[in-house]
Amino acid sequence: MKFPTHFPHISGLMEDHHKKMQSDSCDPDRPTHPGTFPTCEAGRSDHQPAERSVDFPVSVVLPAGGTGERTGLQTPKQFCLFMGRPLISYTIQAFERVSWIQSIVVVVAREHMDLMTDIVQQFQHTKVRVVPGGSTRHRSIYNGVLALGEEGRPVADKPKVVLIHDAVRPFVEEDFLYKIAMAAKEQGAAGAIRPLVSTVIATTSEGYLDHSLERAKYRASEMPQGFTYDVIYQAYQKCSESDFEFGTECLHLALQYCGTNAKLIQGPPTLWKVTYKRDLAAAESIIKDTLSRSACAITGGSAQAVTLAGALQKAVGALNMELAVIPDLTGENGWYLLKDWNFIQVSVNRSCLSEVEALLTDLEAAKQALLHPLVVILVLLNGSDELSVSGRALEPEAIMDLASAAKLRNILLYGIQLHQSEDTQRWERSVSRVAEITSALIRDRSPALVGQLLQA
Ligand SMILES: Nc1ccn([C@@H]2O[C@H](COP(=O)(O)OP(=O)(O)OP(=O)(O)O)[C@@H](O)[C@H]2O)c(=O)n1
Ligand SMILES: O=P(O)(O)OC[C@@H](O)[C@@H](O)[C@@H](O)CO
Repeated sequence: MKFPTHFPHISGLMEDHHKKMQSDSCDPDRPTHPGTFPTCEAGRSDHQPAERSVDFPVSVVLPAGGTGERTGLQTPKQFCLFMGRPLISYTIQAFERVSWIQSIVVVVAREHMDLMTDIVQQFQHTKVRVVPGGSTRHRSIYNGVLALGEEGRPVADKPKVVLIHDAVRPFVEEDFLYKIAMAAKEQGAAGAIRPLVSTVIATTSEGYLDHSLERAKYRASEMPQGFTYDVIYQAYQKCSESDFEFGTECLHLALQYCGTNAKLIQGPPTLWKVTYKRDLAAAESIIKDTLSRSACAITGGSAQAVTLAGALQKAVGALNMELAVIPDLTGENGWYLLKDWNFIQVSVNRSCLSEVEALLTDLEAAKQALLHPLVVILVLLNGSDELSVSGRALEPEAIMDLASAAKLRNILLYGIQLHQSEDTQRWERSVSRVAEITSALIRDRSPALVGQLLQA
């Protein structure tokens, strides 16, 4: 398995990676169940679960030192890009937004230390320390545990509980982390489990069935897992070379070497691990689904714009998207800049882009585009009367130029144009087309269509 020993700066990696992804023809079929997993909202502040209070220090070890051979790709799966951002950054975000987690140790292969440091800087991750991994997952996790208890670090750094979570399991929610952390504090160890999907069988050396396990008696061991620091540290101190080389279960080490019987807690289906190429497509679909559940329409307060936005709200509602309708982003409405990932600027008989330019400036100041590409859609309603129709039409080049500049700031700007009609059916068809185009643009977030003025 060969891949560059030194990655160019993350932006260069993104370009290289995109080329590799094309060459790997990694555009697999879209998964059959996009968005069926209840997932944590990708960082949406209004969906932050109720604040939990944890009165003991908790740290996290994210093993990310593998090569992802089973994906068949050159790029290790934890560094595969989803809308321009590596998978590991999504996992880190899921932990760093939890207020009672004090520190996160990311364990990567030595040759990826620079890349991982770039990612931390590029996406302004906090609480993160990067340490070198080992030749196996257990060795990597142990390096992370040792880093947490490093001599010379302030005692306050040493956690009471360590959460261990594969870096390629990006969909983890605070509620479940809390359950694991509290159970680990009480019991010494705790782990996530899920029902088995397939039956487990034992085979003979000749490749025949030896016996089958009674599936109802067994569970799949997932992540996150939690341990008191002393238990996981002692377990690794005492375990064998064979454990380090071939083991896959930290809970087993706690039982075998510390006599600590882990509390098992059934977790949600979102805890699955990205392992194969198909899992990358499933993960991207879930992330896109999370980002496309709501939008905010800004009307400027004009009666025609409010009417159109109201009709649009109903039409996109039928497409499973919530649409908030506000006149502007001043006062309390400024909250939407930190809450949503999709914005629709409704303009009536306008030939200039001043409202869009103002929105782009507000979005850039809010810095939401750091973690996810934002979508801004200009919905331009042209009146049916002579004067407005004869008014100067919006120059296609104007929106294309603005969109090119916005794309550099990770904001995807699209345009949709429709014409006021006295004919009710014609008008309803137009609104329905605007809703369908809006939903598709928000869902797919395709860079290819930015700057286009689509006709509804
Ligand atoms: N020496 C290793 C091997 C694995 N891992 C990490 O352990 C997690 C779960 O392991 P797995 O899914 O097996 O990842 P890989 O070993 O990369 O996958 P593969 O076996 O397909 O190469 C991953 O986040 C992986 O990066 C690690 O930190 N150090
Ligand atoms: O074996 P892999 O390296 O693919 O993945 C690690 C998994 O075994 C591990 O994450 C859970 O089963 C819980 O221990």
